[in-house]
Amino acid sequence: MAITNPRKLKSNQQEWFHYRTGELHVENLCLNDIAREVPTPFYCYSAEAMRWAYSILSDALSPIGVSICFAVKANSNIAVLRLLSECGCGMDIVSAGELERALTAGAPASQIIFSGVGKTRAEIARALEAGIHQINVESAAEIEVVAEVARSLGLRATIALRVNPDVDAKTHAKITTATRGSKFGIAIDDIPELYARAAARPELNVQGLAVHIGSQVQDLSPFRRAFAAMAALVTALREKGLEVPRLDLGGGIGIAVGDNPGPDIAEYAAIIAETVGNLGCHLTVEPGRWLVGRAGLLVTELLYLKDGQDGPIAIVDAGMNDLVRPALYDAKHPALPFHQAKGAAASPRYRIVGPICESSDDFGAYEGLGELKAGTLLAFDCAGAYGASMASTYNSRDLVAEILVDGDHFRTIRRRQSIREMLELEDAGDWQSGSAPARKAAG
Ligand SMILES: Cc1ncc(COP(=O)(O)O)c(C=O)c1O
Ligand SMILES: N[C@@H](CCCC[NH3+])C(=O)O
Repeated sequence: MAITNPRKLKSNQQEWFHYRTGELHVENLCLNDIAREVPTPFYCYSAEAMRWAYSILSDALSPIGVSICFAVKANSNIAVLRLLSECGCGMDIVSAGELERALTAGAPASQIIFSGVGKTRAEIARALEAGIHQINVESAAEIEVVAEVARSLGLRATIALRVNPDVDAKTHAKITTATRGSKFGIAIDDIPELYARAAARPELNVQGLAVHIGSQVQDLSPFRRAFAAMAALVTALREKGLEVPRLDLGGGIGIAVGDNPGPDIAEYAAIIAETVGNLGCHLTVEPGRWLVGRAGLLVTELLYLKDGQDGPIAIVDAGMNDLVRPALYDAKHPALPFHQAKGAAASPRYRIVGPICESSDDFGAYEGLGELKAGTLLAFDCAGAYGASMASTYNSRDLVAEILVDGDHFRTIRRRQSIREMLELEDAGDWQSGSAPARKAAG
């Protein structure tokens, strides 16, 4: 069976986000009831959708011995991290801040991988002291720094080298990470020499290789090419007498959005088994979007309608500071009306835009939403990944609340610092004396 849509219950095919008597529901709750309690805009997540996505991936990958580490950057909310950690999921972090979040959420340090191209000495030290599973190192210079920091702490750093295999993930250029010239990873041809050098250092425990080709990958063939290249590299390293016990295959598996059916998880698992399944390596993947992307909505209210050159423009209260993906990657997040309207298909084509003073604050053109008017509530779909975690306070707007629905209940899982609170902090800094060199006395 093709498994493409992490939003159906196994038993009764009910969707997590669905219409009941014409009204949009999240699990067992009507979104209208939530919106009466929580001011818009807000993110709304389904706990069951996240648990379900984890179970689908884990059911497909654990029989072939693959561990899962959630890419925290996709959704760093502590409640979300705790939920996934309770499912047995490890964490893939890219900063000391994400490390603190993962540990606070209860993730064991032994299940944490540290990725990222620009780790600071302080971040590396914190990760080593916490005793995390592995640091994925991305350059020759970083190998040196990790070794120095480990020596200074009297510790041995467990590392993997991140490989750039020069494979095009066939996704948006801005989320492609493994083509030649990318800032990520170490060119595959440079790996054998660097691996041997690193393995000879007493401060380093070199455990293997990592790769991550890009994000929202729909066509699975780039994964096959990248993983096959990794298998050949593992074999070549072993032929030189080097040990390669671990292989981290990165994240990137895409989700279904709109009419696009999304990749098939069973096929993804088969590609892993066929390419790297027989190497005897401990395998890990680092999905972010697949675990949470379809589990979240961004709820917004229509503020104003105005006539545009190509039809009506609907101005909503959510903007690119809340959900930057349309502005950054031309991403289209389907819009779900709170009320299913009769004859909606014949309704006008609206361009939906946010309130931010940027022309790129534009969610795109939408059809079939019914007649919109001021006060209409809508939800942007597939906003659980890289939504709240990429939000900013641009235009001095508060960061919006995040709500988690679990069955019949919901709770606010992040009501973030308001602009008023930030103002108090910003205003509190004292002047310090500088250390400018003293001027020579004249004469
Ligand atoms: C190193 C690494 N691992 C994992 C991920 C997660 O990617 P995705 O959310 O597409 O699964 C990313 C982000 O692209 C990444 O840079
Ligand atoms: N932020 C991107 C994904 C890139 C993830 C980090 N490498 C998105 O929203 O699609």
